[in-house]
Amino acid sequence: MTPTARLQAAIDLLTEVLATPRPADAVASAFFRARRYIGAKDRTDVAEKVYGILRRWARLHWWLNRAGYGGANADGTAQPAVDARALLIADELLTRGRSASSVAEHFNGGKFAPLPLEAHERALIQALETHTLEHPQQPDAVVAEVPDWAADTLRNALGERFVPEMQAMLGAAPMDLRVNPVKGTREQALAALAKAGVQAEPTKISALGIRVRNRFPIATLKAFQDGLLEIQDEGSQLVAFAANPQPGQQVVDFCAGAGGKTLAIAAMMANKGRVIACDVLDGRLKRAQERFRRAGLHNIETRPLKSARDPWVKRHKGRFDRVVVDAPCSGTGTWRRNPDARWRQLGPGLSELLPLQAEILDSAARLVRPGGRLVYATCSLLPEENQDQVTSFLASHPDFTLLPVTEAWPEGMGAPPSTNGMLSLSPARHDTDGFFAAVMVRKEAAAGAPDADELEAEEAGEDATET
Ligand SMILES: C[S@@+](CC[C@H](N)C(=O)[O-])C[C@H]1O[C@@H](n2cnc3c(N)ncnc32)[C@H](O)[C@@H]1O
Repeated sequence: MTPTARLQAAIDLLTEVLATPRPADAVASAFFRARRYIGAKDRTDVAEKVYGILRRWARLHWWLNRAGYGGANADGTAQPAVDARALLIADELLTRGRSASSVAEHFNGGKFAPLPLEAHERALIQALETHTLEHPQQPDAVVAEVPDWAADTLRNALGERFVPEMQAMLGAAPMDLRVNPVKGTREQALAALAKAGVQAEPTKISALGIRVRNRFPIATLKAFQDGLLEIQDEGSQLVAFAANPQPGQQVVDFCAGAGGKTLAIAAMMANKGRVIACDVLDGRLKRAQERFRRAGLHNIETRPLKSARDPWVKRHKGRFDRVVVDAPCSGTGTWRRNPDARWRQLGPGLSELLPLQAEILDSAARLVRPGGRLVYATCSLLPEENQDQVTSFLASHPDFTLLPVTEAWPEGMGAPPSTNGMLSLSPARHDTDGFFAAVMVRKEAAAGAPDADELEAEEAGEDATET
């Protein structure tokens, strides 16, 4: 492809991303699947242009607004809309340091080339041609690429670390792998990777993690196909360590989704005992089963739930040694992987998520046996979804106490970074996705004392003996 054709392909892809209410990576996969004629190098270049724009979104919009895009003129008429062409023009000039004439010459209307420039686009090129992406007047949330809905809470929570933490979120996430101990050791996995030409090293916190340093299609490796390796961010791997399930135990992964945590938990149990993978999306659980098979794990059952309060929960209350709640959340910790998630909220917002998280935690807690552990985790950096949920859960559930994550951790598996007894990871401090986990223990019941459910049922006039 010529540079001009690549530019047009990037305009086409970005236009689709902006018009499609699906995550950018899903739109990009479908885009390239439908254009198999685009070779690997061209594909990388086109994707990098588009992902770069998603990572520089707030700063590019700041410049475009300043240059008279996306608002209203003094006489009330609408300014030109910010579209894929305007974003690419701005990015080529401000980030890639292209000259005005070299940008303009791509827009020549030729075969596979962008259509000729409109008058307002020529004015845009003129307005931006001597500038670079950063400007001293940009507010900190623009510099840090943080959307309004998350800026205040993150600024309050992070204080002086707000801008550096958020800037650490701007790079691409590394590729991490988790070794499946049912299939082999980390040393064996590293040897298999080295043999295949993959540059890899052990991760710093997860004793089962491997960080890949060069681009490589990991899914083509025999070690991956044989189930020795799974793709999983180091932060996400640590949830299983926090749960520290033992072989032979009864465990529930309440929000199992695609099964990432389930796999790690079941493997730590060495295929002994039982993990029940629950989710309200049956399709996700069905897809996860293929991963369970590849990993050689036979101790997993799936259980679709109608809602957090599915009657199955009540029927199985007090039966499990470990209950893991990897709650639906804002995903603010995964912005490195999904840069568009900041700007295009495709799932529920915080006002829906916060009560849902509390409800899921409250319901799932019923499954924990006295002496058993409840693990609450999110891939969020927002205290409302993390520490605040744990604090309010503990306040309303006096039969649970916080177990410091350092005490919950398996022996011989290193030490987790701990903040007030909880695991709280961020890209700037740990070079992982933003991740949170807290472990709570259900107190052993005093002999003869009614449990919380029995009291609740008594109040509601129900028969609390139903199982
Ligand atoms: C963060 S994702 C889980 C990711 C998964 N644990 C993994 O590691 O691949 C949250 C999951 O919670 C599920 N969920 C949403 N509402 C739920 C509810 N009321 N009860 C159980 N699961 C729920 C979603 O379908 C989603 O799969």
